[in-house]
Amino acid sequence: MKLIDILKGVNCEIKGDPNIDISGVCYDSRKSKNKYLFIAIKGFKTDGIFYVEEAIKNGAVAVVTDREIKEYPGITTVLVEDARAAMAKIASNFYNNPTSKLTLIGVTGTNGKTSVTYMLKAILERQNNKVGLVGTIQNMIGDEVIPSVHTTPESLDLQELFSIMVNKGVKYVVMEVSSHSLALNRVDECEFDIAVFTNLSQDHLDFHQNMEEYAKTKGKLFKMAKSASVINIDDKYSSMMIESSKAKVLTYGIKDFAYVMAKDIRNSLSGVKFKVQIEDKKEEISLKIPGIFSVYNALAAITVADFLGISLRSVREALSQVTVKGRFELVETGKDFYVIIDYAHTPDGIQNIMEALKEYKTGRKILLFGAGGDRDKTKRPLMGEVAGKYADFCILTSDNPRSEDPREIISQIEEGIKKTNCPYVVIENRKEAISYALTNAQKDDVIILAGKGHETYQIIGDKVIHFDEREIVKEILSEGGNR
Ligand SMILES: CC(=O)N[C@H]1[C@@H](OP(=O)(O)OP(=O)(O)OC[C@H]2O[C@@H](n3ccc(=O)[nH]c3=O)[C@H](O)[C@@H]2O)O[C@H](CO)[C@@H](O)[C@@H]1O[C@H](C)C(=O)N[C@@H](C)C(=O)N[C@H](CCC(=O)O)C(=O)O
Ligand SMILES: Nc1ncnc2c1ncn2[C@@H]1O[C@H](COP(=O)(O)OP(=O)(O)OP(=O)(O)O)[C@@H](O)[C@H]1O
Ligand SMILES: N[C@H](CCC[C@H](N)C(=O)O)C(=O)O
Ligand SMILES: [Mg+2]
Repeated sequence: MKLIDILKGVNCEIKGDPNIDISGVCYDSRKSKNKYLFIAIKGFKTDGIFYVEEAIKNGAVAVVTDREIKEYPGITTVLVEDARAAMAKIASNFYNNPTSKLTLIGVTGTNGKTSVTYMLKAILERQNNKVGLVGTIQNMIGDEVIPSVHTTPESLDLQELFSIMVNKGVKYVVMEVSSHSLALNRVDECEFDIAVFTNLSQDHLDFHQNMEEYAKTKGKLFKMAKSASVINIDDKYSSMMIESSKAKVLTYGIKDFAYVMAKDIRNSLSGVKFKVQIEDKKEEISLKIPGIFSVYNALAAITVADFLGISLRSVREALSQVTVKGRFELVETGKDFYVIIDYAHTPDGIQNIMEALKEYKTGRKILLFGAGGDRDKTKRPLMGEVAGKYADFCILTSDNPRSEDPREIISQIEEGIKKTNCPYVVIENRKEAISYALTNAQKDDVIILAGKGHETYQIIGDKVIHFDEREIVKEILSEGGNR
């Protein structure tokens, strides 16, 4: 593809031959190859501009930067306003604007994105569609799994994935849209048909200055969606998303009047049932994932399905089978107590899984959790406090400490739990903490392993070790980890 065609719609100053042939595009010099275009991006840790010469050595023949660089013989340099924003346009051009050939549904919010996308994929597949999915756990093209590094990939990777999906006959794509991606131009140039708002609560305040800025960032998605904005009217930030919406607004909720509402909610450890009402239409819905939060997630998916003209009967059948790895996942132990693996890693997430267990009175609720390192520090005491309010016993341990001191992270959580009367222990090593939970479990207890969910790794420092809590539970129990 000619460079000039790749740069269509990009305001830039070109020095050198604009008609050179480009065989590929990269933003990592280590991935540069013969006749590549290298995009130099200033990052949080380093700056792509330091790697221009490496990219050229690896074969790049053109370089995009947002700051002047020296001239290199035979190399075309392209000066743009903002390299990240330019990359999104370049990516869309290079991969032939694939989202114009898809029905693209973007789901954003602090919690529920993964769950809603899995529900939507099941509903759309029941209509015999080939569905693409982009998200935290994995990316999917129908049943084909492509490992995901990010919840929402960089624009170049995202547009490439979309183009593969189009070539494989995908018609609908459901994707999680993280606030990082909206702030870092990852989803610029994506033609969203429908945008879904789940909720907004504290997370990522290491990245966003405050909740207002976090909300404003999320609001960008609703400015982009062309056909419909599906919004949780019960969330206190719903009005901001409605104000940002360009398209038709469809509301869902439980507390107040909404276009799509849930009535007669019956919750249990094995799932939740409710009646959904859309104007004069009603249907009994049954979900395998319990909790009011699951009802909200299902209402979001049902609202999208209704907008797409899919019958409630078909929606009911699809939703009844949906499970999501690491979201309220019951682990078979063969013992007289329960073990649940869940991905709750925010104060609101913890509150919601514990609320889902509120009616469960038979045994104790033992909550084991930590908090991610190099993430929002201010949520840690709040997580401790909400955990202490709901659990009968807490075990504070590590999640993914990353570059932080695990004991420091735990002590910040402790600040919150100390405000409650909840008894707790601190066991920094997560495997030892799980062993402690299982060894001390009593009949009918519910042990919740929270924060890692689907993750099969633990990030300590710059090391990533294999860590699958399902395997660890089975291993401990098989070694007699309980009577
Ligand atoms: C905060 C953040 O989002 N950081 C992302 C960012 O890293 P960065 O800006 O630090 O990049 P950098 O290391 O400074 O490098 C700058 C540039 O130099 C280039 N480079 C670097 C080295 C080299 O030898 N050659 C070279 O060309 C890099 O390719 C990059 O373009 O760009 C990197 C390359 O794309 C991402 O991998 C990285 O994600 C990090 C790993 C991350 O943890 N991101 C998380 C916070 C994230 O994005 N999370 C959201 C939400 C999660 C959720 O709530 O579910 C997500 O969507 O996943
Ligand atoms: N609608 C919801 N409201 C609050 N908490 C929820 C909701 N849905 C799920 N949760 C809780 O949050 C956890 C994460 O859910 P999910 O993975 O669907 O969210 P997400 O938005 O994709 O998260 P992330 O931003 O990390 O990708 C779940 O394990 C559950 O504990
Ligand atoms: N166990 C993870 C959960 C959060 C992952 C994701 N929401 C992010 O912020 O990257 C952690 O905190 O390390
Ligand atoms: Mg997710």
